[in-house]
Amino acid sequence: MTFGARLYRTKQARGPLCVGIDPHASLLREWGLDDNVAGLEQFARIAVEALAPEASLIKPQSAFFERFGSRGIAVLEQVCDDARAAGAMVLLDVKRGDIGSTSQAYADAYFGATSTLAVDAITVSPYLGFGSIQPMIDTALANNAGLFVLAMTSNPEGPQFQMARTGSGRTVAGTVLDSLAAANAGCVPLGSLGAVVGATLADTGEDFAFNGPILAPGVGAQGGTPADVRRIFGSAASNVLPSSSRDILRAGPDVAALREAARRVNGEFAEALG
Ligand SMILES: O=c1ccn([C@@H]2O[C@H](COP(=O)(O)O)[C@@H](O)[C@H]2O)c(=O)[nH]1
Repeated sequence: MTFGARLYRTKQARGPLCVGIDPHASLLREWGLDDNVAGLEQFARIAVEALAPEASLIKPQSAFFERFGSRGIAVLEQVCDDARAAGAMVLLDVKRGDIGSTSQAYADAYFGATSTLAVDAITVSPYLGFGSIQPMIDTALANNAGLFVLAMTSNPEGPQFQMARTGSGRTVAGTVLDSLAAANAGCVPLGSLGAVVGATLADTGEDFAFNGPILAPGVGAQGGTPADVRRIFGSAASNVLPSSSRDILRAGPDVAALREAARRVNGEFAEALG
């Protein structure tokens, strides 16, 4: 089954929430853990135990694991395996993007038959040109995996580039959405190529009907609310996966409290997005 179809089905069963696993040094301290590999391992184990049976998508942020070198990557591999075993789909937030030949190596790292870090999807940057991510698109689709392509990010610096106008008058981000619409055309119930669009944005004037999933980071700690997501995405709101990391993780390290926080946010968004 394609990534888009699996995500559609999982979202119907579990609700729209994506929970980020971002082991910030400050969160490790708040959880009473040391900022070292043992602390990282304990944090990750508790987060996965609490959240992976609950959320549709688990989104580990690679940077917080890379911080600890190869031993951190080993913990990340375990997170991905354990979260998938608990029924969640795993989106690795690594924001990959490079020239085409290097993009192929990234694709092999996450979707290849011999990958030790196999995931359901990764985040990618199209800002070396949309065509540069084609090897990642081809390899993801061939392996029933997916991509979430940065379009309009949640950080305040994003619009300077992403909302700039091209020669045709279209925004740069709008051209990303157009390329996704072309690639997802005809896919039922949903294409496997998603977009990243922040839940923090002012009105964009964009149409998000590109027949793919929309990851909306920026919920909670960055200020995005269910009302914002409804306002930003309009009739495409049913394809949105709101993503929250710190706001939910702050409920830890108690497993029941973490799970309850995720349930509450999931319920709020399910009600708002329909
Ligand atoms: O536009 C984007 C793309 C990715 N992110 C990532 O999502 C989480 C947000 O964490 P919070 O604690 O919920 O703020 C983090 O890993 C970012 O790198 C994003 O925020 N915006």
